[in-house]
Amino acid sequence: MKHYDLVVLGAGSGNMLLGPETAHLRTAIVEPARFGGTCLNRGCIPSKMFVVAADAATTARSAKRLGVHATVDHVDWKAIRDRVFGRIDPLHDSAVAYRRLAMDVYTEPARFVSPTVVEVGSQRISSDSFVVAVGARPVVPAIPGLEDVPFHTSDTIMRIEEVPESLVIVGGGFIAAELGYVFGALGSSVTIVQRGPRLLPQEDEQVSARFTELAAERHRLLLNTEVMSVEARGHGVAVHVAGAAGREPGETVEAAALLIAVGRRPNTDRLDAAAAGLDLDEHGHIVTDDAYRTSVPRIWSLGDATNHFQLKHMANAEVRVVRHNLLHPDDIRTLSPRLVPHAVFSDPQIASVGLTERQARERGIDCLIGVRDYADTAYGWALEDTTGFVKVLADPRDRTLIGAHIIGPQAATLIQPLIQAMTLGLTADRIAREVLYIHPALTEVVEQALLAL
Ligand SMILES: Cc1cc2nc3c(=O)[nH]c(=O)nc-3n(C[C@H](O)[C@H](O)[C@H](O)COP(=O)(O)OP(=O)(O)OC[C@H]3O[C@@H](n4cnc5c(N)ncnc54)[C@H](O)[C@@H]3O)c2cc1C
Ligand SMILES: NC(=O)c1ccc[n+]([C@@H]2O[C@H](COP(=O)([O-])OP(=O)(O)OC[C@H]3O[C@@H](n4cnc5c(N)ncnc54)[C@H](O)[C@@H]3O)[C@@H](O)[C@H]2O)c1
Repeated sequence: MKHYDLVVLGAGSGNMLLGPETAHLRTAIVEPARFGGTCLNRGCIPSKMFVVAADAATTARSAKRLGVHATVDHVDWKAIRDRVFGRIDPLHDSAVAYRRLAMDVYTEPARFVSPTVVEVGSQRISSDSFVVAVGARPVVPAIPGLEDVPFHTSDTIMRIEEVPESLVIVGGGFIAAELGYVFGALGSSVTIVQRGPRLLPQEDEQVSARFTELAAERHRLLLNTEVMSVEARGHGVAVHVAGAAGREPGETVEAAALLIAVGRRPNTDRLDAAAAGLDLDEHGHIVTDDAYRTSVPRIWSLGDATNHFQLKHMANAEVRVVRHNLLHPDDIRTLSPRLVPHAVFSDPQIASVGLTERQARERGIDCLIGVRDYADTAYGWALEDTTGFVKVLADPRDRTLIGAHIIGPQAATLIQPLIQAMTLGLTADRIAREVLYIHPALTEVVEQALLAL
């Protein structure tokens, strides 16, 4: 049996762990699918490349509010898709070839046999240390009939042959918000079936209410609605739903395509984690401490396999910590994810960090709240924006920021100085008054929200 110093399971974020610092170790990496994992091949990166194309179409269609009359003549989906994946797909082969120069690469899924041995296809390999970075996959809910109809998840829909004339999306979270926007802007008639009363329910309520209101202007939203069953109809699907207030139970929505986007679950169920003695939580995540040590000595875990955030910037930070800890066992670093920001790249964009207003109240914090509309600032006028806003929350005891939520153009970029300020523990007054904000940039809306506290 071949023996290594370090074996990494999963070449998504796990691939980034290996570099010059680990070159002195006998290493191997196991990846049954594509190097780069979810983010590169079927997640963050392709989805944002499609979002930019959707933004171009949306900008053209909405330019008449500025006095510029434009129309979208034609969306060449295949050209967009091939541009996106023409850039992404070659990276797998080059990554494999590059890794093979320095280490063994295994291309079948790994399963633990014991805390020091994994089975990869017909081989067994042993290692002093393992890093488990096997990621997550889309949840496929137990909807009657689903197994008998063609359906997509985020893994497949970005590679389809044509934009479906109509699309039903089950789920109202990140993926529904982003890919619903993409396919809507590029030509589909989109229906979103969400079991709760709002889209993006994890956002601050004011933000998610505004987003739901705006999404309802371009998609058909079936809120508080359950999918009862699905069946094939013509070249597409018929989705039977029930439960929405004010509508008859038994309504059927027909569409050319179906996208299931109800969350993601860790791939740990396919790893025989028990054979290694790894503790899992009730959602199947590998339990680690703040240093990313699992319950088994010399087995580490990172990314979607272990954290609940399921965000790439979190996995990236974890890679740095795990790499350091592997190499410096006498100087263990930790990562306490006190502040994990996120953004939703839809139209409008959303970005958020820290507590929502409801979470602050649940913790007994009678927080100060500053809200400013984009429309109150010069650049907001230039954009003719009427719906975006910045909301900041501060602790009344010391006026430090405890939450920030933005909905509107460039929200994901605008929030960054607030993330910095919160991470560094600055008071709202310091970032509002001791910093100059470039006039008349959109950042003035952040300044104004802070001054409103
Ligand atoms: C559509 C979509 C859009 C997203 N957009 C964003 C975004 O804009 N911003 C953001 O921060 N996050 C985004 N995410 C989330 C982000 O992609 C993930 O958080 C991130 O990819 C997690 O990295 P990871 O390394 O933990 O897992 P992965 O990247 O999934 O890598 C895990 C790897 O392990 C391999 N593997 C699985 N089982 C085994 C096994 N038994 N043995 C060996 N290898 C195995 C898999 O094949 C995979 O390549 C998005 C996700 C999706 C689905
Ligand atoms: N911009 C980003 O950072 C980004 C983008 C896409 C995905 N992601 C990651 O991928 C994860 C998965 O995204 P997602 O959109 O699949 O999940 P999600 O957890 O964001 O949302 C799932 C939604 O589906 C609803 N739902 C669950 N079961 C349902 C059912 N049977 N019928 C109707 N609605 C149902 C839930 O109420 C929830 O609102 C995200 O949590 C996020 O971590 C991140």
